[in-house]
Amino acid sequence: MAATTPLVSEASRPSPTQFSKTTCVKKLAESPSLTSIPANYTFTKDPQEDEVVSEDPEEPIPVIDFSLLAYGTPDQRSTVIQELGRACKDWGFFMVINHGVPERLIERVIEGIRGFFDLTEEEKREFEGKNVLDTIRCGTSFNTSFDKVFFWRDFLKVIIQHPHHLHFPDKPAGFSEVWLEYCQRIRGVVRELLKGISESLGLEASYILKAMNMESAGLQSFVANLYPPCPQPDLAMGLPPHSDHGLLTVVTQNGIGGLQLQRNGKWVNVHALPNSLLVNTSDQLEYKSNVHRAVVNEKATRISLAIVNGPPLDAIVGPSPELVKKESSRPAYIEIKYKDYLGLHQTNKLYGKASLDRIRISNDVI
Ligand SMILES: O=C(O)CCC(=O)C(=O)O
Ligand SMILES: [Fe+2]
Repeated sequence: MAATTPLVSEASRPSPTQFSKTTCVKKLAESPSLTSIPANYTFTKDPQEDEVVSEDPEEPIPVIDFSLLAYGTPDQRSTVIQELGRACKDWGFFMVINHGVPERLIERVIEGIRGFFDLTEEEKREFEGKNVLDTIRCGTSFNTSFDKVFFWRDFLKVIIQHPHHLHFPDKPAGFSEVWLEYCQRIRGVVRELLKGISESLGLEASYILKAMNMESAGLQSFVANLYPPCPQPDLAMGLPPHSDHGLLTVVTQNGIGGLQLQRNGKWVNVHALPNSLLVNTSDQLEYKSNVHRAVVNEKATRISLAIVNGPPLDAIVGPSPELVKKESSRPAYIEIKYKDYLGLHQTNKLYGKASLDRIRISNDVI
């Protein structure tokens, strides 16, 4: 498979002129004369949303001790499963500690990402990708073919499909193996978490993995984000409020904060515990898929890496019949192939649960 083999048809490709206008925000931020942001980066915050940033949330963000989930006694495991269920239900977010992914590996992964964004414009052009679902694609903002306001963010996205299509950019040299090893480690952690989450729902441990055909396959989207220092951070946005596609997204960063979670009408700053993995529950799990955003700052470049973990592209995802029956409720969403949802998510406006709303079954229809 070629490095940029598209997952969708030629027909949905934007015209090439839509890309030639794209400016990388890193280059813009490096310009010594930049004291204010260009008008097309001014992000108007939704007045309906409570803009209060809670420095001291009433409750701490849940922390899951992975070692107790994977290797603990039956009692320890069952306690962690309860904590996991509560975290998914109340927050849709938790921090994972003692996950076994070496700190040095995470540092190398981030070093490679920094190296990628430091490539020349000419070198990066090879990976520019034209289609939102190209397997390797770098760019700026979210989807410059329709973003009216640009986000203060450059990105590299790599879609890998286990077990066969596992290709990363070959630049900077030597990092594709590091990135792949990291993705494989994260996949292992995610599988254990999904087993725990299945059990927290009163289902057998392998339920989600089996229902999603994830026993030997699965997709990961490697989303590296670079947020350069911004002269007017309050006017710009790194990534607007959104939920992710997939089941669980695992985020790490270069020690600089910026991720915020929406909770009870407030934004909560995520202060990551040292060497923790930050985990969002996403749309295909919809335990409570979490709405989050990335804000920018004036001083330091922030790098984050989000690994989206989803089922294989051809998996059909819909409400679990067992859970619908158990809760004596009605399905709230239509069934949809993951590939189609991924296309919808990447070509829709990135805002709140806009993509999930497109597959929600309205009460009038039932
Ligand atoms: O930069 C972050 O912390 C969040 C990134 C994110 O939400 C995403 O890539 O979907
Ligand atoms: Fe996200």
